[in-house]
Amino acid sequence: MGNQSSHNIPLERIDANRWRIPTRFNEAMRVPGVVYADDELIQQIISDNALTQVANVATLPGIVGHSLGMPDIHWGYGFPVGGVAATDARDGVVSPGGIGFDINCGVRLLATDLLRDQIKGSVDNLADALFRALPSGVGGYGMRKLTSDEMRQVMLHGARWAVEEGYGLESDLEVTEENGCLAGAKPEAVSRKALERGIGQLGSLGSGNHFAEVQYVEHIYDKEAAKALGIGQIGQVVTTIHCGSRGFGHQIAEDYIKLAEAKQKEYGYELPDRQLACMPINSEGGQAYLGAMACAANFAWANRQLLMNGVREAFASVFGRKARAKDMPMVYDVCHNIAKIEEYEVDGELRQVCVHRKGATRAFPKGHPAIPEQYRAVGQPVLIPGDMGRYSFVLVGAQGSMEQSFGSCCHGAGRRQSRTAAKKSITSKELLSKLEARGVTVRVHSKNLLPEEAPSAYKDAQEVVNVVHNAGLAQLVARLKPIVVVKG
Ligand SMILES: Nc1nc2c(ncn2[C@@H]2O[C@H](COP(=O)(O)O)[C@@H](O)[C@H]2O)c(=O)[nH]1
Ligand SMILES: [Mn+2]
Ligand SMILES: [Mn+2]
Repeated sequence: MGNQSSHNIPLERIDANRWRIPTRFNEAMRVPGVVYADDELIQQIISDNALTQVANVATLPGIVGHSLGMPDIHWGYGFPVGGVAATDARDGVVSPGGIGFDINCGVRLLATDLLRDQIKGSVDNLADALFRALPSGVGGYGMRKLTSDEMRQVMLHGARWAVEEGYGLESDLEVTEENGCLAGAKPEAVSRKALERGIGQLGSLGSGNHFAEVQYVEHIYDKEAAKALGIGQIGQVVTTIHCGSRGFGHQIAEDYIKLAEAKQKEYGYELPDRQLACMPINSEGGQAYLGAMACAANFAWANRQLLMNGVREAFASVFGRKARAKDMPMVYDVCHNIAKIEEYEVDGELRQVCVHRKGATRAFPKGHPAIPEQYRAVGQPVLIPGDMGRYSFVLVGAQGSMEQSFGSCCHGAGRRQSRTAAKKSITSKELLSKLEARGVTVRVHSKNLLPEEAPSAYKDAQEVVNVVHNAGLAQLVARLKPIVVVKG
């Protein structure tokens, strides 16, 4: 296996949206792989070689069920981006590469009471105000430089710390996954280097794929759910924020990947790819990683809380009114790079598992106790950015996710071109004029990175969300179109 081409993998068709990689492909696979894709997407996935990574993940000690690939899957570090794997919480492993470098990268959606026509004359002002309000760029500083004690509070309390400091409202926490704070944070498991990288970056977007985007509701698939989520009006203006834990989470990932690599021999693991390096969940290293990962997850939630406050202030400055929650209520915040201990039925038995979601979104169905009460009758909001030119989507989790995919679904459109290929295919200038022609106003910090983010570099998000909808993992609620994109 290792890094061999996906073309050699014997794929078995399960149905119109699912494909199986049987364990006979390689005797080291402990469970089969299952990949979600239609006929079109599976061809893109095969040519990307990500299927090999789905098979590699299936060799992890303690993996249960299936090694899963969502339709937005593409090549990643060890695990594919768009991959989901659950390991037994008692005797399985946690793999830092299975969470990714941007721990708790995630998406937050805010509604407004404005309609597209009402902001037409103010789009440039709004774009400028947002660009000023949201610090961006590789390694850039954030809105708030923390003291060491404040950094500790952020690691322990996440978005709650930010709300208590005046960035947003208590009600924002109710509509944040885990209420914006993952339990089990261990600041003592975080390196000095990670602290140094994070302490000046709270309240910053970062670069490249991270963005804030003003959009409008262009199509509604499910009126009842859209209404419950507060996005029930065609033409309604909303804003999406996509970013994560910045250099802080990146350093934590680096530190623990290094530790895991150094310990593979000691644990007696022989994995097909060194990037899968992992540690028993119930080992000193595994527990330290999960504690440090929670610190990064909490930093990311505080980060998006500050950024959202900046978005509310920017709207208020342009539209001349107070940024009250009534005017810009938060819809939801989901993470898509994380490991969580959750309970599922596996082979007829209820088991605690460590769900690795790497470029995958939690998608709990209606009635689940982890969903905020106001959404419990419709399901957990699932926020799927597409690309900066075409569209993005809002879905709600569906029952199939509990039965098939450890409560998970896709996280975006997913790349169809590598960054290098995307850079070769279009210039920044060409891209900006194409976006302008489509009516999308762009403000960008790192212009040279823009071609990597061209819509043509991503799969068609409509095809991706159709697959998860048709497979029963989540249900389509609304389609959003971009008006203003602020890119890092
Ligand atoms: N609406 C927009 N979507 C975008 C943009 N840039 C990227 N994307 C989508 O986000 C997902 C998630 O990215 P990841 O880096 O966390 O894997 C990605 O797959 C794209 O579909 C944008 O500017 N606007
Ligand atoms: Mn990210
Ligand atoms: Mn992300």
